[in-house]
Amino acid sequence: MDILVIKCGGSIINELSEFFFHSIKQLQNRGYHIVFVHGGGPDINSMMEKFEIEPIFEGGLRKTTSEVLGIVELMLAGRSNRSLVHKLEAHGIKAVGLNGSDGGILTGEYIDEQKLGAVGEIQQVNTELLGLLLEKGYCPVLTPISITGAGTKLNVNADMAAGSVAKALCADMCLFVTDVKGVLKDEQIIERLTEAETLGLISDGSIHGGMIPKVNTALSVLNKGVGEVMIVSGKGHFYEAGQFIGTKFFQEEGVIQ
Ligand SMILES: Nc1ncnc2c1ncn2[C@@H]1O[C@H](COP(=O)(O)OP(=O)(O)O)[C@@H](O)[C@H]1O
Ligand SMILES: CC(=O)N[C@@H](CCC(=O)OP(=O)(O)O)C(=O)O
Repeated sequence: MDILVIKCGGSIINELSEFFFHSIKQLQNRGYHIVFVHGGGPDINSMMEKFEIEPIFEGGLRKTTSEVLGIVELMLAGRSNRSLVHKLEAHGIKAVGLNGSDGGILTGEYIDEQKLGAVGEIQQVNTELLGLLLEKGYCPVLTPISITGAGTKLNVNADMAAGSVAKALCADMCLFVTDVKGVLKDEQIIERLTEAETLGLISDGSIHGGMIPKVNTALSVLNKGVGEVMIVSGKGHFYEAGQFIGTKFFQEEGVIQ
């Protein structure tokens, strides 16, 4: 089975274009089975504002008290997930929305409870349920919320959750859909990036903010059983005439994977 994992960023989830859904349909017609993992950072921030709680990020990860975790789950499972599933269904794409913690799909552990609160990293992905849905032609749509062995929910960065799902499924491809065309330098898209080049762009500040967890995850899934990794835009076509449009990552210069 050709599997594609698509991470849909919170930056774009409420503004996905008709071209985006057209690209998805084309990929399904080409035989890809698709798993979605989504974020929802901006929606979480606006709800926190309503509760008058200031968002705090450490290294790109949201400090998650139990009160914040309630808001994170409310927005990811109750809003972002519902909205993405609804839009997919409206475009004729069969989709089933799930909290990542449902059925133990995403099990995780605390990263640093003292510093970050209920923020986790994925330890294991239960691929059985995902496989059943894919076989029947449904696209699973997952929030990045995971659960510990003891049954505690954890907030996981959605880029990292998508990378873990792609690795566990040995996906043919992992795509990070965001609000820019790919990794940019001087406003120009960089179409191919090696690991060394990417690390250079982080250290010179060309890659910053929310792009950092995305490129780090992209590099971490390369050569871990995932065929191809790209960052693409949800604003236009990201797949047209058999070609993907965006930034593609390579392990080493000159090596075509
Ligand atoms: N070199 C770069 N190229 C493109 N975008 C970058 C770069 N460095 C930082 N960014 C920022 O990263 C943002 C995408 O990350 P983020 O907002 O976290 O998206 P998402 O919600 O899709 O995960 C872009 O909108 C841009 O502001
Ligand atoms: C631990 C952590 O930071 N979790 C993220 C989960 C959502 C996310 O990653 O959404 P984006 O894709 O929009 O960034 C958060 O609370 O914002």
